[in-house]
Amino acid sequence: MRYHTRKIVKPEDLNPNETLFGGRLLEWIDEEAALYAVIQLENKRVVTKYMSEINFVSSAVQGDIVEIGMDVVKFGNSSLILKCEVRNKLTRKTIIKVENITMVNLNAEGRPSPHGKTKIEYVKDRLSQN
Ligand SMILES: CC(=O)SCCNC(=O)CCNC(=O)[C@H](O)C(C)(C)COP(=O)(O)OP(=O)(O)OC[C@H]1O[C@@H](n2cnc3c(N)ncnc32)[C@H](O)[C@@H]1OP(=O)(O)O
Repeated sequence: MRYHTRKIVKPEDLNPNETLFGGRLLEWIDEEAALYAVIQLENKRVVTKYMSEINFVSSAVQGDIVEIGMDVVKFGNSSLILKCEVRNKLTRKTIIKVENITMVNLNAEGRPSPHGKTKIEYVKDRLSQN
């Protein structure tokens, strides 16, 4: 799993228990999954179709630095199935795991469309091929 984005937990990210609000964490995960899928599929028209059971393993508090990891579970026909782990950057303690985030590649009409991808690609390799 590669950890791409880091976030610092700010006062506005806290719930009444003064730990990281679950909804904020899910927002960060959804954005990260969308970014990951847009880059992998080379298409901005990608939407979240499905997110599996989420498991809040531990919490984070104000000032914690968290990092968001993504990995590919499967390249489907129009779908890209991802899994995600968010952990504390400094202690490596897991905060949340999501085993299946299904993103769907759309065409200009907003319908599912084959993306033609079969493996993870890196932007630097794409650029060196030009
Ligand atoms: C980044 C964001 O937050 S986006 C905003 C939130 N998301 C949305 O608004 C999406 C709203 N949903 C939709 O527009 C539609 O459901 C669509 C276009 C995504 C999919 O439409 P469907 O008619 O279900 O498409 P279809 O049945 O052809 O399936 C498309 C793919 O999704 C997969 N899929 C469909 N339903 C599910 C499901 N419940 N769980 C997991 N995968 C699913 C299919 O297996 C298929 O994958 P494949 O092509 O790799 O085999």
